[in-house]
This record gives sequence, C-alpha cells and structure tokens, in this order.
Amino acid sequence: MRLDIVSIFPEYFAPLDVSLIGKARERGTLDVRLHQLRDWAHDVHKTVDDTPYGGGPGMVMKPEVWGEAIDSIIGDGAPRMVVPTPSGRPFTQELAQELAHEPWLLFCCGRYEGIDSRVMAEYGTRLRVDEVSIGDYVLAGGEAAVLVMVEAIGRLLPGVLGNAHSAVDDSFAPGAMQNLLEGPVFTKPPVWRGREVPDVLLSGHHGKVARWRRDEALRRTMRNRPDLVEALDASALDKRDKEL
Ligand SMILES: N#Cc1c(-c2ccc3ccn(Cc4cccnc4)c3c2)n[nH]c1N
Repeated sequence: MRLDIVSIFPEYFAPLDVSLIGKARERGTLDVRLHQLRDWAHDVHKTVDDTPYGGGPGMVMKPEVWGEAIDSIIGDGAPRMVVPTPSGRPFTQELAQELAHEPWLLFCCGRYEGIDSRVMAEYGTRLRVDEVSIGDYVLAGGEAAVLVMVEAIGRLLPGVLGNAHSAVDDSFAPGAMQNLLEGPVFTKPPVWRGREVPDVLLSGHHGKVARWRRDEALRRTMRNRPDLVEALDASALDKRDKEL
C-alpha cells in the first residue's frame, strides 16, 4: 500500500518511522511519502491560507495550493483521498478495514479552519473522497487524526501484526466479539501485590476461558459503552454463545 500525506507539518509524522508502521515500511508493506504543502505555494512567504469568504474567525486553506500539490502528487493516478475534518463521517474499525484494502491512499491534512471546500468537490469528480472524523472533539489540524488512521489501517495489513496477534480478535472486528470492548488482560506473575489472576484463566479449559472473556467484555461494554450494548440483540448474543 502506498500512502501519500500532505501537510504543512510533515515532521508531525516522525512516529511513522517507529514500531509496527516503521517495520512495515522497512519491509516494503507500506510506502509512506510525506509532502510539505508549502512547496506548492509560490509567494515569498509560502502562503497557504487566506481570510474566509462571508467573514468569521480564523483562516481557510487556499484551493490553488492544494490543487497544485494534489495534481503533482497523483499525476494521472487515482488514489482514495481521505480528508480529516471535525465535520466528517465517523472513522470506525469498519472504515479502517475498508481502507486497508485500498492500494493507494492520499491523506490531506488541513489546518486553520479547514481546506476550501472546492478542493474536495474538484477531486470528488475523479477520486473517491472521504471526509472523516476520528471523534467528537476538536483538534487544531488533521495530522493527529492521520496518525490515528494510519495506525488503525496499517495494523490490519498482512504481516504487520505478526503471528502473535491477529486483528480478527479486535473489539470491533467482525465475529463473536464484534461491538464488544476488550475485557481485562493478565500476565505473570499469578499473584501481584496480593492480587490474584482469575482462576479460570489458569484452568486450561479453553471453553470456560472464552466464555469468561465474553462475559467480562460484555460487563465492561455495558459499563463503558451502553450504546454498543443496545446494538446487540438477544439473537446476536445467542449466536455468540454458540460460537464460544
Ligand atoms: N479528523 C478530525 C478532527 C479534527 C480536525 C481535522 C482536520 C482539521 C483541519 C483544521 N482543523 C481545525 C478546525 C477546528 C474547528 C473547525 N474546523 C477545523 C481540523 C480539525 N478535529 N476533530 C476531529 N475529530
């Protein structure tokens, strides 16, 4: 997979050199290319923003600069364009799974009050353009959102997680645990500061362990995300029980 990321702060993406994503880049699983948007701003100050039409606070990113940058990066190609924005559709595990199957993604990181809307309209005539939000809070720009999305997508690519763990066990992955939060996890020692690991996890009885984990996941989901529990109906729970 090729990932192009356009930003006025490309140094923000240094974390993509380390850990899982860094190793995937070394192996060639991920081809990450960072671009400084200001390289396509031609005035002496490399200006990328201007005042908003209609008035209002802050500045808006200029369409000309974005247009030159995107044209230069994609040429005649057709990547899927992902634009983080507080007004986007939710970034979910399902969307991460979908994006992980794309051969080429172009992430456009806005700043200020966002990118002139005509940029998404222009490229929407030729590319799949997704305006996406990572959550109901306001960031100062798109870079942190792209870091989140690249990690969520990258860990789903073949070979990135290694054999020790499979993304299929994720909280939001399709299957028995879909829409349930992760339950508690434990490792050695069996007793730590007088706190014991639940006996069932030491029993070696895989069926009982699976059921305990499902029950704990349900308990935690009911406590922390009751909205997800409402999405579960009795038939789904019965189906899960049969899978365990
Ligand atoms: N994904 C995502 C986001 C963002 C986000 C993403 C890109 C930009 C570009 C500029 N800002 C600042 C800004 C502030 C206020 C209004 N509009 C824009 C961004 C915020 N905020 N919260 C999220 N979940």
